[in-house]
Amino acid sequence: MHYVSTRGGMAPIGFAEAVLMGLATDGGLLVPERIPRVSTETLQRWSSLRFQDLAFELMTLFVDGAVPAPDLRDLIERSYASFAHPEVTPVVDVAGLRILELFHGPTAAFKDVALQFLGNLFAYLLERDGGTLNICGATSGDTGSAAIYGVRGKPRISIFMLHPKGRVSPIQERQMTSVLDANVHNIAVRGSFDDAQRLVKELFNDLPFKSEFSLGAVNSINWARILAQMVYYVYAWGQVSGGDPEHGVSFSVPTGNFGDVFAGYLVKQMGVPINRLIIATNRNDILTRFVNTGVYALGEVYQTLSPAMDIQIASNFERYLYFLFDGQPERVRERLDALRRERRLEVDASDLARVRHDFDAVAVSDPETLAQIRQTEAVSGYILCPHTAVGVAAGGAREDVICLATAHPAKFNAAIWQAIGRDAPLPPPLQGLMDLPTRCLELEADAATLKAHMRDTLASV
Ligand SMILES: Cc1ncc(COP(=O)(O)O)c(C=O)c1O
Ligand SMILES: N[C@@H](CCOP(=O)(O)O)C(=O)O
Repeated sequence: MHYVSTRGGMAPIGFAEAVLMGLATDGGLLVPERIPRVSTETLQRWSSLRFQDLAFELMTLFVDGAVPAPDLRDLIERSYASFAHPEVTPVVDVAGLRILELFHGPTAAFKDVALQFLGNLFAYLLERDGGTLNICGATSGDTGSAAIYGVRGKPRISIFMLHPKGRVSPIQERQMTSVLDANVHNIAVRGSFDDAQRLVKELFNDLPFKSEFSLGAVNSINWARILAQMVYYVYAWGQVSGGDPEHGVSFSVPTGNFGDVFAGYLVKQMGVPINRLIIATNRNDILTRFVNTGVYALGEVYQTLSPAMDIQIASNFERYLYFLFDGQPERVRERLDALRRERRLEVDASDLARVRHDFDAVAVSDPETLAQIRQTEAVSGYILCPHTAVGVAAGGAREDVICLATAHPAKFNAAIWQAIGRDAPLPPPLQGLMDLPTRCLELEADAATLKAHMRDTLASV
């Protein structure tokens, strides 16, 4: 299996190179050259596998020998050993509503599913093939702590993690800034998540800088993130359907950077019986407007009660355009040029029909989010995190739906308090964080300043 750029300006590369490269050298995103279809028999067999064994089988199709099978198995087993639930990502019944709990990892958010694996994969590849990696990432709260946890203290790796100052929850901030390992560097950027993400892309697009400092990516621009996230869609389908190929399910997915729901889209393309993928957004509804009108138009970023989704520029949308346009990079480039020039891009009626063949989209306001948390708690005692509540409000009424629970509610207790007048109890990974010492630097949202900081920091170690 080879990987190509969505913008077509690169020769195909293998899995290991794609993982270490992060962003393609032409500024595009790396995608597999084809999506393998799986047979009904394979799906039936997969449906009874434990999570780790399913991960091995699914990933093998895309890793394609770049990591020998015993090593891949070992990486997977070690990555999910830190999860608190034996099923890793269980599907639970909440008063008739199916919830796919993705928050049993060490930082209590769905990012752990991919980032504990990616941290171990980076360490494995660097140890095997030599070299060092300086990770540069942007976070609206959850990617940061999961990535930091995944690589803290690991030899050959440093991490520079940018979060928008004052726009992540207090616990999320502490989860990152209380990690004092010498290879962890937290930066609070004066601006929004989009500013932080733009800075990261600017650094990756400065190819001499990228190569001099061996930059690595932990955001969902890294293909391995998407790959690891594909596993739980198949696992959840298997749990609910018992492997019956006639038993289709839909997924409601709280969406910001389009990474999570894009993983679901790929799984659907592989032949897993998925009826609808519901894109659930908060007031930052650029993706919902796209599905409903065919126009992807940038606006301003609003702060909401589901802050991890306060995003305008959904980085994986480019990967989706590539597949929507049947792998024609010139069409992707043409639309991205329009987006740069006019702050909007549009797809034609036939493409929009294809979008709607796979996706529904619903935007959920803060009052609706609070009402959903309140209502679910009232009927079941179960507390939804505000992002999960957006997904439940958007898709929970469908009979075939599985709602993705993307974070533990205690990460967002200000919103939980507003909804139900009490906090969600802190699970073990979140206890005691507010008493720990912290380290974090504040910087302007400026690429030159960030580069200088990385240069100085790396020169001093
Ligand atoms: C809790 C939570 N829910 C949902 C999302 C949105 O996921 P994605 O950016 O992959 O669409 C995020 C951030 O990515 C998140 O942290
Ligand atoms: N919501 C995310 C934003 C970054 O998204 P990613 O999936 O591209 O890493 C976060 O929690 O940081």
